[in-house]
Amino acid sequence: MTIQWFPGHMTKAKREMQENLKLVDLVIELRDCRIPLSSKNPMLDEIIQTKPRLIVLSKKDKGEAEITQQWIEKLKDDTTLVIAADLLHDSFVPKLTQACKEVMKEKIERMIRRGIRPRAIRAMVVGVPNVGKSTMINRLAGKKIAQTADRPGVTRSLQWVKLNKDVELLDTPGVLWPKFEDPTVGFHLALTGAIRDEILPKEEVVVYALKWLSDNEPQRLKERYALQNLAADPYALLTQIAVARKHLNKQGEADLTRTIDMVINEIRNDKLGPISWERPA
Ligand SMILES: Nc1nc2c(ncn2[C@@H]2O[C@H](COP(=O)(O)OP(=O)(O)OP(=O)(O)O)[C@@H](O)[C@H]2O)c(=O)[nH]1
Repeated sequence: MTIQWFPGHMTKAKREMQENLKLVDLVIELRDCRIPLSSKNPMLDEIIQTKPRLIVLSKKDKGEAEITQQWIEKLKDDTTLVIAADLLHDSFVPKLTQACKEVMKEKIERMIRRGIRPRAIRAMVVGVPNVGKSTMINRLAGKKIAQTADRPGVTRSLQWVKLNKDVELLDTPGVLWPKFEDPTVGFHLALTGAIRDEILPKEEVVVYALKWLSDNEPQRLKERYALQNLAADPYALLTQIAVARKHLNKQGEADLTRTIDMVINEIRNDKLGPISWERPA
């Protein structure tokens, strides 16, 4: 499997992000709640270093509530707070404001002790493509403003989205590519629609998904495709699904290409229910 990671592109994105980081007190890192490990950029820690961080697990509506809650507990530490949100529907200004203040609590108290009146907390949103950065900024701004930062040659003056007197967000999110030398990371990104279909063979993605579902959520597969038993071999299982859905060619043989497309679309559109592909150990 050959996957490009565009090192040149990353260097530029990293440099721009480092410039913007100087302007903010806090980083809001978005990760997909279904794949909080695979949707983490491995360079981010190095880039933001000790800057306080709030992790927002996005697409809460598409993940399993219990697992997301477990991730919230698992990922938080002394300097990092974690919250989850359905960025399309939740009205999360109060929750986000509260979380930002909580992360910055010590610094704010220190300023007050020194007699400095704290100004609004300035934050920037960062995350891998498709994780919900623009959606979040646009919802918080109440209008469409966020553009992705990865377009070459687009230089804009920076603007701040004022949430309230306590928090302001930089209107330009920081985009960092996921790194997927580990094939599982690539499969997770593909199953959640985070990378284009051309990047990984759909067949490999579906084989991975069927094996994972057979091991972890067999009942969902049985119910969705009206199967009594699940074949152990993923291709035999695909054939079972093809037959159940009457995906047959003129010779009456299973049309696996059609079935592969159907399964991947059904997974992405939550037809098998919300699925958290990564679960805390
Ligand atoms: N169901 C659901 N969909 C979401 C949520 N947040 C974002 N989306 C959808 O995810 C897709 C990607 O969202 P964007 O806001 O464009 O993501 P981005 O991180 O700005 O992506 P890039 O511009 O590629 O960097 C869009 O179709 C959104 O509608 C969420 O919380 N729940």
